[in-house]
Amino acid sequence: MALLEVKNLSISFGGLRAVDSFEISIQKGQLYGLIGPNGAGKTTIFNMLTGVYKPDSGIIQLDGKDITGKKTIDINKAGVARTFQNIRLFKEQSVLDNVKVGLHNSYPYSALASVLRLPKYYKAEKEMNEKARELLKVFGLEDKENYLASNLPYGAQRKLEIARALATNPKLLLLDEPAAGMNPNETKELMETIRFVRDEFDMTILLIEHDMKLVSGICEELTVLNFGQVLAQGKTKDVLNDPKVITAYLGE
Ligand SMILES: Nc1ncnc2c1ncn2[C@@H]1O[C@H](COP(=O)(O)OP(=O)(O)OP(=O)(O)O)[C@@H](O)[C@H]1O
Repeated sequence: MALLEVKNLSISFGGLRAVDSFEISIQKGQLYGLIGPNGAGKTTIFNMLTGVYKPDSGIIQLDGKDITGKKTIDINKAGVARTFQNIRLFKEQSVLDNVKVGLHNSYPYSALASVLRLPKYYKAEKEMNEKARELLKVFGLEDKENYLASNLPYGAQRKLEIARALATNPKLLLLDEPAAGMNPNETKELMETIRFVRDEFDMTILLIEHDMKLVSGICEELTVLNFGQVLAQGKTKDVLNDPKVITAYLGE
């Protein structure tokens, strides 16, 4: 059974059919790329997968469970986490606190426990700090835990956003243009990080990306979207050599 199974997914904005009968099937542990020209509908698909937009039609199944049209928070609890095209960190909070935000689903304590500083609160806080530090270590950010997120270099902010997404303990990680704004060295390091996350966390990853070096370097399979429709789908090498793809996208 596929970890993510999407069938016949469509959405229109006014007269524009932004996504038309989209289908994808992603196996557990796969590193999968979603590519296509600007405005093809890629982020709109992420927004439907994460409950930001309700699709007009179609079915989204995660690990056999129907998550179509559910609220973002419930989809996150079901196991979908994402990062954004424009980094969305809590910029005036510490690096450690940014990761801890992602952990709150797993360590619930009541507001009362927090206000009264009950033992439950201290226990949860201690465990969250440990877990957050473990995650920061994975991304080489362990000595920056007290920095304000806004003071990290750009590449490190991207890593922190991935760490925060992983803190929610997802089954599926969606990365929206993770290499956007990065220099070639940062992109190279990011590719290694993404591969590492997949291997270390046994994670399934779907990423949107324009950087073809990254796409061909780490994605095992690709879906190419054009004007809201699937243009090609399959093994990365086959897709990138498909004349349709070269004409419509890569050759532009
Ligand atoms: N909330 C909305 N209201 C109206 N139109 C929208 C909305 N969201 C997206 N669209 C339109 O849907 C189409 C697909 O946009 P989308 O952002 O998904 O493309 P994309 O493939 O992610 O592009 P890019 O690579 O530039 O990020 C575009 O024509 C866009 O203007």
